Amino acid sequence: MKQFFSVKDISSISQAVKSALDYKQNPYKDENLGKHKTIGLIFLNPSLRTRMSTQKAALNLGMDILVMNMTSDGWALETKDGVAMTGNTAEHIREAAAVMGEYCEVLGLRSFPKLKEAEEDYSEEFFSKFAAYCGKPIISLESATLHPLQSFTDLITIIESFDYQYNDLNKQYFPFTKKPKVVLTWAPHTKALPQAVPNSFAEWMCQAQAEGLVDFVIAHPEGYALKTEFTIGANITTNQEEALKNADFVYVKNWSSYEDYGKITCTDNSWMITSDKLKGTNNAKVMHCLPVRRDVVIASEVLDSKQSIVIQQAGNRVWAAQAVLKQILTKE
Ligand SMILES: NCCC[C@H](NC(=O)CCC(=O)O)C(=O)O
Ligand SMILES: NC(=O)OP(=O)(O)O
Repeated sequence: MKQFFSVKDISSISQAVKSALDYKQNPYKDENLGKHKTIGLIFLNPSLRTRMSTQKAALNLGMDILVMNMTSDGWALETKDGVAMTGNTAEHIREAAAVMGEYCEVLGLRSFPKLKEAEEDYSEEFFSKFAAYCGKPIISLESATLHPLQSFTDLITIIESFDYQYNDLNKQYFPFTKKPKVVLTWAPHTKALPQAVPNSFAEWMCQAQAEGLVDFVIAHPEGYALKTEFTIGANITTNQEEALKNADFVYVKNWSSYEDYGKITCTDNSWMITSDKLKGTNNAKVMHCLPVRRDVVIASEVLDSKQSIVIQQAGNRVWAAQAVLKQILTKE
């Protein structure tokens, strides 16, 4: 693997999950795989989980790690070509990325969207240019439109929390008794947030559904449809109560509108996930990528209940990152 940007970069989601869960059982089984190899983690935005779990994964593989927080510690980067740099940007992405490529065998990059122009964010200009100019394998640590390490983790968490078996012959997981119903539901928030997490979760769940692993439903208010390329095959509704009926997993996330790009067009707080709302579910497990605003997105009573698996989910970030790094280091 040379790039981990989307589910399309994984040849088998089942085998990737198996590899991650093997690391969870035995974190140090490849402790020398990354010896004398350096990963550079480049952040243009804040991070707790992605930063720490990817460092932990790299440490488990014996790698060296450099972390760079560009906005506080680096030079402001220019991305446009053919302009005289007379403004606030001190360094061009061409030089900056190429230099980081000199220091590292693998790079990870976090670059959130600006949420001003859909076309600009969805072109993924920053990620693509960085990938091209650094000349090294690159892992998305959440780009403008996708968060693949998160969604890979989410699939791992669903598979380990439900009745799945792994068939060694065809190297595929399969649901032993029935497929779980997985519901992605929009929830309220005070800020306009990216669509990266829901786009990515939808992309991975649509792939899982196509492989017979889950039934996938998305619930959101009018005006919050995700870009259709990420939701092919999903059952989409604006009726949250209907969607939650018999759900086995409820994945909660706010996102800003794609249609009215980057705007908050719904402030209906009744979309918050409460214990009452979970009554119609199949004692569903509740998931969120974190950070989560308590009693805005999800009620505290839910986050503090046994139904919440958000901490287990965040813990699994290590094994997702380790499985991805393995594929990069072994050039699988
Ligand atoms: N990396 C996980 C999610 C990051 C981001 N959340 C946030 O920015 C929350 C900010 C706040 O609550 O102020 C998002 O939704 O895409
Ligand atoms: N879920 C997630 O990516 O968390 P951080 O933004 O803290 O890395």
